Amino acid sequence: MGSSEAEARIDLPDVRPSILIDGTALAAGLVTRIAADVATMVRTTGVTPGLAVVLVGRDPASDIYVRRKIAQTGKAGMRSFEHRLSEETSEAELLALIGQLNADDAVHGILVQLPLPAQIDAGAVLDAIAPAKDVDGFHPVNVGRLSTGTGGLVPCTPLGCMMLLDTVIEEYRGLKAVVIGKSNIVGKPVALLLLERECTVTVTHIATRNLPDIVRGADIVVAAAGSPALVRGDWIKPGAVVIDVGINRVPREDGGTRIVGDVVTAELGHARAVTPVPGGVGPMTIACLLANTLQAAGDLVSGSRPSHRRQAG
Ligand SMILES: Nc1nc(=O)c2c([nH]1)NC[C@@H]1CN(c3ccc(C(=O)N[C@@H](CCC(=O)O)C(=O)O)cc3)C=[N+]21
Ligand SMILES: [Mg+2]
Repeated sequence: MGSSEAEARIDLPDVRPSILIDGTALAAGLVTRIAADVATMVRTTGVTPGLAVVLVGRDPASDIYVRRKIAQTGKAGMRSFEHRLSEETSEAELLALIGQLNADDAVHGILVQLPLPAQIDAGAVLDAIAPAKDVDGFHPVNVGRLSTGTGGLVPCTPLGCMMLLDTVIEEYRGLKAVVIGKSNIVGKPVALLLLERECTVTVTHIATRNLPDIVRGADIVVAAAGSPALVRGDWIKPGAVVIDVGINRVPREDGGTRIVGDVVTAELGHARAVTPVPGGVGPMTIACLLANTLQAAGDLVSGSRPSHRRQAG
């Protein structure tokens, strides 16, 4: 079995070693720039951007992410309002809290950490968040704005993916992009952002046939399948840029766990650039949440229509 698998691998030409795109450093730089803009907003308008983070239940991973988000808000000089609700919270109770946060002038961004417990309809909750405060960009109004390219709040992980790509790609026009995964939070929105830049976009998913062959044609690969070590070196065209969105917790030999992506980065020496996991998309997701909170605060303070995002960088 091992030998036939080895034979299936194509021979790859020896090209220059790939760049590892440092998401941690890029995110830190973005947070620093956001902090400067927050300071300006406080000085000129007296308003401090505020982010409400709602966590229902006790999922340990969610707990870690929420703590990271709150720590970064502080770093950027924003206020955060943490709402921790019990695992048994009803949908009506959560909707009542959303209503309060929608009406609260100190709150410019609302994030309800997903997944939610089974008794709560996540769609109903996302629909209840005021679109102008929807810093996750999951509300149907923001989804619609993204699909028509008319501003609004863009989901954080796709935005972070584009900023990581922007560090190595100057001209997207005509590039072939393959997105692996069709989720509402990553696959679909990142495909729309790539389409907006006039890439030729293919969205693949669990039922896609000949996935490796499709990926082999790509100049840009965004792997958001949530499947550890799915994407192998021989799937990747020499010189392609690979964004690894996967956050997969896998067992370690010593009994602990570690985080791996969807991509076997060690096999990608022939790629132009790759994002690591950890230290790639994850930190950018959090930095983009702060960027969205600042954008929401700015739009709410000026009373303007949802603004078009300025170019990253
Ligand atoms: N409403 C909502 N919005 C979200 O944006 C949202 C969510 N729900 N539910 C869960 C997912 C997951 N997510 C991550 C954020 C940061 C890292 C992150 O910082 N990762 C680090 C460390 C990974 C680790 O060590 O755990 C890294 O990749 O370097 C990961 C995952 C946001 N999510
Ligand atoms: Mg990462």
